Amino acid sequence: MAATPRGTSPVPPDDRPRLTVLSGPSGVGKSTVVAHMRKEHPEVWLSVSATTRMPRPGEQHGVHYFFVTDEEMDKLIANGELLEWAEFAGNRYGTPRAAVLEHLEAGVPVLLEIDLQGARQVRESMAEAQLVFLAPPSWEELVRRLTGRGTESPEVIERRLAAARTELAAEPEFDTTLVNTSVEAVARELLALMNVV
Ligand SMILES: Nc1ncnc2c1ncn2[C@@H]1O[C@H](COP(=O)(O)OP(=O)(O)OP(=O)(O)O)[C@@H](O)[C@H]1O
Ligand SMILES: Nc1nc2c(ncn2[C@@H]2O[C@H](COP(=O)(O)O)[C@@H](O)[C@H]2O)c(=O)[nH]1
Repeated sequence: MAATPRGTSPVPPDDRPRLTVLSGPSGVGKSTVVAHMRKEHPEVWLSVSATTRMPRPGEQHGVHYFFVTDEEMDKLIANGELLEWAEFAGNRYGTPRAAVLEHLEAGVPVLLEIDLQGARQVRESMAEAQLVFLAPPSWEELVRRLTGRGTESPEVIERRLAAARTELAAEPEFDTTLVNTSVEAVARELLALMNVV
């Protein structure tokens, strides 16, 4: 499915890359799409978030997340080191501010993969950011993907699905919606939105 542009965020006056935010319900396929996209276009810089969540098998500190304690997260927040942060399904997540600003200044296309609450905060602080919503082909498919991933307990899956209902209802707040039917197609559309291809 083609991208649905709404064009509500202002475009920067020159051809500097815009900050792009990718959001969507847990399990819709954000990480899968981004990994696919960056395999061929490693020049897209993906922000590494801080989180209080425990690492899943195979996740590496500094690569997938900066895994921090509650106390460390408290400090990052208190020191204003996060561009945005949110509590999601029982854990806290936040985007380190300095690295994002440095990459944007250097003209590098920057991507954040964050939840709805974080996307709203970025919209407030950086009006030129483009907000992209990744939607599932159907509710049933979302449940299948989240459950099929096998990384969360049934209780956590329930919490994430409850959040998903709120996130799906907020889709009109985003500049563009992409439906994740095909990872390859969505990756291509995202690259085009970021002016990378
Ligand atoms: N287009 C697709 N078709 C079928 N399965 C997909 C598709 N995209 C992703 N998946 C599968 O869906 C599951 C969830 O994907 P992924 O972990 O990328 O989601 P996510 O949105 O990053 O989730 P979270 O927000 O919880 O981190 C994975 O098992 C992945 O392989
Ligand atoms: N507001 C933020 N949300 C973030 C950030 N990093 C990740 N996320 C989102 O959290 C949920 C759960 O992620 P998971 O890795 O535990 O499955 C998902 O929607 C992520 O996009 C962040 O820095 N800020």
